[in-house]
Amino acid sequence: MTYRFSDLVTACEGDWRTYIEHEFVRALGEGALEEEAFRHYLKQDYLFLIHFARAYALAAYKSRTLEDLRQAHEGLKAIVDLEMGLHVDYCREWGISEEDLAALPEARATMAYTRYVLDTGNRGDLLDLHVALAPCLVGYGEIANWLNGRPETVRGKGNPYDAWIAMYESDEFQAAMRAERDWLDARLADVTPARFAELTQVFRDATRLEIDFWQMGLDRAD
Ligand SMILES: Cc1ncc(C[n+]2csc(CCO)c2C)c(N)n1
Repeated sequence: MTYRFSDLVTACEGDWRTYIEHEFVRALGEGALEEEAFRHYLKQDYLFLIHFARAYALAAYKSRTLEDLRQAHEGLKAIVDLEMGLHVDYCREWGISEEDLAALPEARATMAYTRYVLDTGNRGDLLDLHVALAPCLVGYGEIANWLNGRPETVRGKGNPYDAWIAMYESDEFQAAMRAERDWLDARLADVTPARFAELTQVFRDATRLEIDFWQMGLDRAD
């Protein structure tokens, strides 16, 4: 028996669909999401991204090969040098200043998710860490594709969240998502059933924490 990334999704199908098709996602696609819910999400996502960069640094530390070390380094550079800047610019367009971001209190859902990922990587190996990151890396690409396949989704000027969808449907992002899936397919191919069961638990936990992150936005929870 060899495993692949899609087996993780199949093992957690209910939670995965709840994450991908969450009410926050549907409303965003329809252009009907409350703006304050989106702002709350964007602000917490700034904190999320900072911890996500730390997870790439942990991936570097956990690497056994130069290839894995380079991959982690590229991820860390992309987020610190590029994506954080883009996120700050995007927040400004939504009326959130850099000072607002610097002073943000961290919501419990942000704390739970990010620290779970870091703890999973600390406790386990590079594969555990990548599986904990997979709902984030693969999920957002799948969300953009799911939204584009829905007749209710509004694209273009009629949807204030159009740029958000555009970012995750982009060729660049979709290629990064495929690269992550390929990496996971290669590493999962030779795990034992007992190891696969452990990794399924990690994947399910991280997927459920993504669900909580959407819900935090909807509820403006702190
Ligand atoms: C809660 C939450 N989950 C996933 C993402 C998506 N995401 C964050 S970093 C990254 C990879 C960039 O190198 C991706 C796809 C998000 N923004 N917020």
